[in-house]
Amino acid sequence: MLSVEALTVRADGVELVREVSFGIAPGERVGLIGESGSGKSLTALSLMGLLPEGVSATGSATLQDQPLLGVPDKRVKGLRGRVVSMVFQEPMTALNPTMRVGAQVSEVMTLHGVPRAEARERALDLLGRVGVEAPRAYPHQLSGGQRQRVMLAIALANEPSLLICDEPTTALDVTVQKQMLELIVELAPAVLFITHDLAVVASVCSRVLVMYGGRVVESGPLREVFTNPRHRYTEGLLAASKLTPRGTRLPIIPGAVPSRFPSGCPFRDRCAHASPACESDPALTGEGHAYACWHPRD
Ligand SMILES: Nc1ncnc2c1ncn2[C@@H]1O[C@H](COP(=O)(O)OP(=O)(O)OP(=O)(O)O)[C@@H](O)[C@H]1O
Repeated sequence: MLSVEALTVRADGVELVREVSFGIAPGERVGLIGESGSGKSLTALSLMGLLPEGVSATGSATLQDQPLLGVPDKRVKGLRGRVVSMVFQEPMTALNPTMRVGAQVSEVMTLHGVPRAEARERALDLLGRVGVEAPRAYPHQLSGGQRQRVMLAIALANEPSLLICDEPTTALDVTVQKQMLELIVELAPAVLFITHDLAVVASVCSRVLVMYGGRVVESGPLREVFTNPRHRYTEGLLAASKLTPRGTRLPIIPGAVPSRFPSGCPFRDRCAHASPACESDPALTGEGHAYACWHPRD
């Protein structure tokens, strides 16, 4: 559905993203991980037609056979929000502080031609689905987590085929983060999920791309990449993450909520609870494990 070929992003003749190629199938959730400055955001912004001034992209990117690169601004604007949309880390800067959140959700629909009354009704429904029961609130009256839910509602309002998430939960506390990730999994169509948090990737994605120095250095099914990393950089990322090495004994927290994994626990063979039970038995589920299968280091 999304096909990116040899995407290269330059500023002042310097290549910031180099020859990046990947695809996303309908319904697929793909993680894009890598250290700060590796080119994740620029990759996403290229697909959205939102590169900063002085930065340009070459290569090709098509979404449902519609080109996203090298097309006139007006055409990209028509696709943005309707075919592909994005949720950013900081909702306060993306929301209009002077407008009620319900009106902000319906506005993105009317901008794409939905009649006002229908847009209002759909906005209420969508806000309800993301758990925001205050459509007449202004952004500053909501918590950070609620504002991010409003952003998700705005991003999904025109039923895009692809949702790009750039660190959408980094600023949220763990419980709120978990709820937000569950909503993304439940409501979004296909997802490109950018983060440097491997545990978050594990809870959302079934496939992962690893970027380093502007290139994709490794990619594959989540479980394969995380349990058998081929690139030294990926090994380093795993070692530095909260994932524990094979065989570490985990604290057991009785009564914790069972995990939800898109393609089975990706760390089963690193995990002391190396049995299917660790995915289904609440009594065996550690706190971190409960949502992301990350095993706290004791
Ligand atoms: N407007 C710009 N002009 C010049 N260089 C830029 C610009 N924006 C980003 N860069 C550079 O491009 C590289 C990739 O940046 P990018 O924001 O894509 O990284 P990232 O992987 O998303 O990092 P982070 O996780 O910190 O958001 C970095 O070296 C950054 O300094």
